[in-house]
Amino acid sequence: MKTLIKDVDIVTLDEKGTVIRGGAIAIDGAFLVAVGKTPEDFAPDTTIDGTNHVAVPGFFNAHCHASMSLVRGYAEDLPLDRWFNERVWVAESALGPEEVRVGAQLAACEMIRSGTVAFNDHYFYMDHVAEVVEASGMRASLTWCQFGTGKEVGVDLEGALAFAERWNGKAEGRIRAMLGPHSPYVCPPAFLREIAALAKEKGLGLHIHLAESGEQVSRSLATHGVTPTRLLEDTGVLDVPTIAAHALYLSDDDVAILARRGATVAYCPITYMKLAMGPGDVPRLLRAGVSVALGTDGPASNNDMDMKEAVRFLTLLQKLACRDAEALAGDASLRVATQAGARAMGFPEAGALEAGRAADLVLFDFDKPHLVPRHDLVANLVHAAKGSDVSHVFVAGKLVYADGTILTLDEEKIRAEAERAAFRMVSRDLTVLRAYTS
Ligand SMILES: CSC[C@H]1O[C@@H](n2cnc3c(O)ncnc32)[C@H](O)[C@@H]1O
Ligand SMILES: [Zn+2]
Repeated sequence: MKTLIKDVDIVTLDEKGTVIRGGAIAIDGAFLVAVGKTPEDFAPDTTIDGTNHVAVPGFFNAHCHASMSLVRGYAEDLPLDRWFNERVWVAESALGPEEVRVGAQLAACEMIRSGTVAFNDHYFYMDHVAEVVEASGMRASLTWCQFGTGKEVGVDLEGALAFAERWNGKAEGRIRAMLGPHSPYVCPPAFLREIAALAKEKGLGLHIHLAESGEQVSRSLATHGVTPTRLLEDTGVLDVPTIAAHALYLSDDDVAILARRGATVAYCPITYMKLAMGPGDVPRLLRAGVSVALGTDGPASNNDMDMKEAVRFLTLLQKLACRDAEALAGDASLRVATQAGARAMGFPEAGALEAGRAADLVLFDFDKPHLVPRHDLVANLVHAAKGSDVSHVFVAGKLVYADGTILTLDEEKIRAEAERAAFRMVSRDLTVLRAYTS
């Protein structure tokens, strides 16, 4: 299938940061064959008029729990520990495989509509999530979360590995799989050692939560004599490509470890503001050579999965926290939201619009009052555009969203099923709560 997008403005995010006005994008199969001028002998099957539209690489959501969309709005105005103990873990005790499937479908609809082409998911019953990814046309990197305490949900480590081996490279290569220890504060060190050794042996990466609060760091120092980041290094976790979600509380030594070991930090600004966790310091990480990608986290702490909104919050939060208006200047946060995530999730061919790269791209409809004038397309994208301005989404060359319609999933049916599944979950949760209080 060959597609031509003509007369479109293009924010390429190539090495030079090239911006093209009124150019063309030629797609052949899953790849871009030209960006800028149409090749002379290119005979497209479909042509899209890109007038008043801006093309940009699709977003890679580097940390989320898609199925937690069913918990959206159910754990409000609480700090991290109470958010977990009093609401999220209670609600999740009523989540089964069917809820995980519907929750992932709902999240996929939301992500596609707002320009996300891929997500890095950490949850349970992951075969159901993988099936949703396959059907949706998206890319994903998937891990079956492991607590390592003998009280697993769904599967033990052997099962999580079997899941990874079942799905890695599936869906025409759109799915990658990793192993997912929950965190160094939940998983005992012996388990971290075991899962890291297994990941190394099988050539898999790891996805883990890290250093979300100062208290987690103090407890790690008291219990293990080292910071959580040093514990990951000591147990071999950082011997394999690792995506560490959050990593907000880091010593200089921790930052140096993450840089030296090539780990990626998945930064989720909306969770940090909502649960009052603190802003971290993204420029400090980037200066030290740590790769930083962007995530929404789960919809129980965000409450949406709109990466465009996360791009703006990332930029504004870091400018404020660093008291530096030049922090994350220009297209820096767009790169964090696209190519850094693509690399970390195992899709290095995506994340920039250049001939030879993956055809993972999004068109924003700029024919809107809040996107006029067009002095600076990048600034309009970072600060003014909304996820709802996305008009078209291509993943691996396939059009999955056009002008308000998701072409791969039945959104209306999914919304109705999600409402029912969430209601079931809440009813069961009330039973659980009654049992707790009687
Ligand atoms: C990794 S999903 C499994 C487990 O983790 C909980 N969870 C969701 N978001 C976070 C987070 O940012 N830090 C730590 N734990 C998280 C989720 O509710 C599930 O129970
Ligand atoms: Zn998380």
